[in-house]
Amino acid sequence: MNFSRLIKNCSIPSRWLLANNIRYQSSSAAQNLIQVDINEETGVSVVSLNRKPVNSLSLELFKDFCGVMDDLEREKVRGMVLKSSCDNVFSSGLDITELYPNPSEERFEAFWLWFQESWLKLYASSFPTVAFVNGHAPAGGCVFAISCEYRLMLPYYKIGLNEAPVGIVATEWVMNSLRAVLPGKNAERLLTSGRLLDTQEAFDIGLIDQIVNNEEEAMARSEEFFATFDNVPKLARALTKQVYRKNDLNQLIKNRSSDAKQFLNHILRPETQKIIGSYFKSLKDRKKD
Ligand SMILES: CCCCC/C=C\C/C=C\CC/C=C/CC(=O)SCCNC(=O)CCNC(=O)[C@H](O)C(C)(C)COP(=O)(O)OP(=O)(O)OC[C@H]1O[C@@H](n2cnc3c(N)ncnc32)[C@H](O)[C@@H]1OP(=O)(O)O
Repeated sequence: MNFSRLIKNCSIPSRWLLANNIRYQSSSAAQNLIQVDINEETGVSVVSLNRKPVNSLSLELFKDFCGVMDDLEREKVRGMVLKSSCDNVFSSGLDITELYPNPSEERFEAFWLWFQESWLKLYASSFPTVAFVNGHAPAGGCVFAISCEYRLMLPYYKIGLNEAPVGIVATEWVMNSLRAVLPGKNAERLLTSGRLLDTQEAFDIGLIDQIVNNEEEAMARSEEFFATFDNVPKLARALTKQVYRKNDLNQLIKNRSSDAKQFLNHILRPETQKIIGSYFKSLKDRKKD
């Protein structure tokens, strides 16, 4: 992967992104884990997460997402709307089968590095980004949403970072992305309680920007958001965003391999495996009730 393309013409040196020297290789073209639809008239790209049934985030999905982000940077799209093509779920977060039972070190490290990479590409994208949260967005699903610049959400779904209740501490770059969206005390409360908020609650505290009732409305609101930048030179907009987000980006860029190692150690601890295992079992059992 050519990381220097990631932050084009930007003041964040691309050498920082080369730290792990990982390469993009489309892993799953046949599975079509990400669908991309570019509207030639408006220049807006609609990117749909498409890993049925609940868009759990796997290594292959992260790799494909990074490839798509590279393509959109190359195409110089006017804006991106990120949504789901699964019914009722935006994304159910990290694929728990990547974490349990006892993943191999090699697979987990690759998984985590591509998760980081996806976040870096989304958080630092030169084009404006909207998350259309058209379903539940717990944990890693919420991370995707808060990494975009603007959030629209359908009613009656849940969003939040529910790591703490299952004994897990969200990593610092995730906390930083939340802090960038919510005023400090609300961000801390959301993280420490691990509560999933319904759409109205999420709107009331500012986690999402607008509630929309259907996809048509979401596309119209996205268009309005993108139009606010029509008279701003693209490069100035991109650099302003990237410099504004630079501290958050640097926190991860400087610590990528230690962040991966730290989470590998955490995930492989027998206590953590036990917690994740019983959480996963409870998810499966819920269906039987
Ligand atoms: C828990 C360990 C976390 C370890 C994290 C480590 C570090 C944290 C650091 C950084 C922060 C960012 C990372 C966050 C961590 C995560 O994202 S972990 C994943 C957390 N996700 C959840 O808690 C959501 C779990 N899912 C649900 O609540 C529901 O599935 C849903 C999304 C609300 C949808 O409900 P619905 O009724 O429509 O569907 P089902 O529940 O029947 O699910 C269908 C099918 O899919 C399986 N499944 C659901 N979610 C996941 C998942 N995340 N990974 C793998 N598989 C999943 C579910 O078990 C069903 O399977 P089936 O019974 O075999 O059909």
